[in-house]
Amino acid sequence: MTRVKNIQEEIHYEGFASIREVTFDYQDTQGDWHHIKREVYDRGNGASALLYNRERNTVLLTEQFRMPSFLNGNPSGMLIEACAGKQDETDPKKTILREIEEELGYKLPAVEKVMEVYMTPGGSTEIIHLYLGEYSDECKVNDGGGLDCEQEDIRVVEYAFAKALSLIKTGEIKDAKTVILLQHLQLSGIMD
Ligand SMILES: Nc1nc2c(ncn2[C@@H]2O[C@H](COP(=O)(O)OP(=O)(O)O[C@H]3O[C@H](CO)[C@@H](O)[C@H](O)[C@@H]3O)[C@@H](O)[C@H]2O)c(=O)[nH]1
Ligand SMILES: [Mg+2]
Repeated sequence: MTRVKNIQEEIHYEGFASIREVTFDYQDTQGDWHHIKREVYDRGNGASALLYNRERNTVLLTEQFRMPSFLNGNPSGMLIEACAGKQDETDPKKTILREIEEELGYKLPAVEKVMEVYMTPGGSTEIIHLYLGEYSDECKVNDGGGLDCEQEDIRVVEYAFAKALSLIKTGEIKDAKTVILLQHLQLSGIMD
């Protein structure tokens, strides 16, 4: 039996993303009902992939300006991130293969799904689908960097895997999906 009823949504803003005010009745674990109001940020879902090369013991990441991080304590606004994109297709695997080509310049034959995560479940609807993919020079098709028409200014950066892990400790990598993927790759033993 559902513990949520009488859901009413009011769109407060609709643009690239939307903000809805959602009111609903919620039954708590004691069985009591409460009338609750929540603001929900919706920019769709996303997909992200960490590319690794076992021979060179490297990973391929991006560096780009992220305004929200600049507004909240990141002096340069630059973030080191795994390749990622907004899910425009229904299949998140299609999204990530396209983003890998646009942002990193590699056409991969396959990626492996590792998990999906809600990044900010208290405020945002977004699920990000996470993948690992193996890259090699043979898969390189362009220089990456993202789409000019979307004003993307993305630098492709290759790090020794150990160096990338050390950047989590120093705080130079602090994007959640990237931390999860790097630690997942370490735990998987693929790079051992
Ligand atoms: N017009 C407009 N464009 C925007 C806005 N916000 C972002 N964009 C543009 O929309 C494009 C989105 O690029 P993607 O590569 O598809 O997405 P992303 O920004 O990398 O997002 C990925 O990472 C995010 C952060 O971890 C994730 O939140 C997201 O789901 C996705 O995985 C970029 O060109 C960006 O400049 C906006 O408010 N207005
Ligand atoms: Mg992106």
